[in-house]
Amino acid sequence: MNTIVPVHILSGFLGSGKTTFLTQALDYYRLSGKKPAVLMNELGDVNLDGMLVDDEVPMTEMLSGCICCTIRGDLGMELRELILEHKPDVIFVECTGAANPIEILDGVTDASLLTEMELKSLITIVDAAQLLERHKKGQGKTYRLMQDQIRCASELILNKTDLVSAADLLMLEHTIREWNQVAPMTATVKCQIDLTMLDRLDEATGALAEQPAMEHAHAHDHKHDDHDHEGAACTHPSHNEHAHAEEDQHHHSHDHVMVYTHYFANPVNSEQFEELVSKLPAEIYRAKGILQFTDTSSLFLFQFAYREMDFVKITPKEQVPNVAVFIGEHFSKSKLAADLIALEQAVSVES
Ligand SMILES: Nc1nc2c(ncn2[C@@H]2O[C@H](COP(=O)(O)OP(=O)(O)OP(=O)(O)O)[C@@H](O)[C@H]2O)c(=O)[nH]1
Repeated sequence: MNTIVPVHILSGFLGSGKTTFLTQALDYYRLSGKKPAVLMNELGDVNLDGMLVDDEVPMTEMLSGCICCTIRGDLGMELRELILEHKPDVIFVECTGAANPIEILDGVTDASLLTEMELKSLITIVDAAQLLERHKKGQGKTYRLMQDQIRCASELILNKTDLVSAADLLMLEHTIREWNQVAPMTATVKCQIDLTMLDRLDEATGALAEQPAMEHAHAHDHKHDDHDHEGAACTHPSHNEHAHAEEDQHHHSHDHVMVYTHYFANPVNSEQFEELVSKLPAEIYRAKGILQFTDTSSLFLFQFAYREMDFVKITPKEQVPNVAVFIGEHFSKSKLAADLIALEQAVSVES
């Protein structure tokens, strides 16, 4: 008898903590004797988050685009191959932080027509500090994207609560509840949550699309469509009677997101690199990389999210590039490239 593979979509804005949650969830399944698999989507052309996933976990990468638009068509085939080749007990789809989850939800549910899989949850990780900042401004595409990600969720993890005050946390919880009244919500630091929630989700009968959270999200979005197309989460044709008329007005929520990938020709000095990162313009809100420095012997996985830097020592089994990916809105790629090249040159002048 064929078994139906549960699928969970991990959504959340860039740097909110999706990979932090994913690594804990993978460990949880493996400790329970189950085999999880991952489909990871990155905007850049290297999968840096994949470095944090254990080598034994089957993983498919969809790079250089966002599944919710450019490579959505491939999603079904990738999921099918993952299932046929590895026979996992559960699959996580980690979206790029810029993805519109409703479209990925459509992609996964379309794929379940081809292969025996069932979408069990859409878990949105909310970056408390980012949401607070965007909420204060109260507008902008990123704010609307965060709203969409929250509305569509069947589970909400309000993460990075260490970066906001207790009063702001209460306000955020209240605001999120206005957008999504049904998804269970847990406030966390580093996504530490009782992972038995995953058993509950896997065992629930019926696909996620039939659960109240999704009905709520759809109902809200159709109402919303009448007034403001740009902010609507649910503009995909299969959810919309006026598909063709609206297609032209469909703004992919991440049209404005820019990615710059820099492959270093030479290692750079760690302090100079940190200084450059600390002075990045506010428009660059996310960066990550694998870096070899002239003044350290280890390789580092570098993370930069909400202006916080983090360096984790790594020992990859395969050869990895010396690379950094920068993500933001309307920043000058050429200025950034020039600054990074200057760092490389500074080292070669010194030596
Ligand atoms: N201060 C703080 N930092 C956190 C928390 N959770 C995660 N981080 C850090 O935030 C950074 C980004 O976390 P990730 O888990 O990589 O975020 P992501 O959503 O996978 O990022 P993208 O794949 O770029 O969208 C890392 O440096 C984490 O260690 C938290 O609760 N508080």
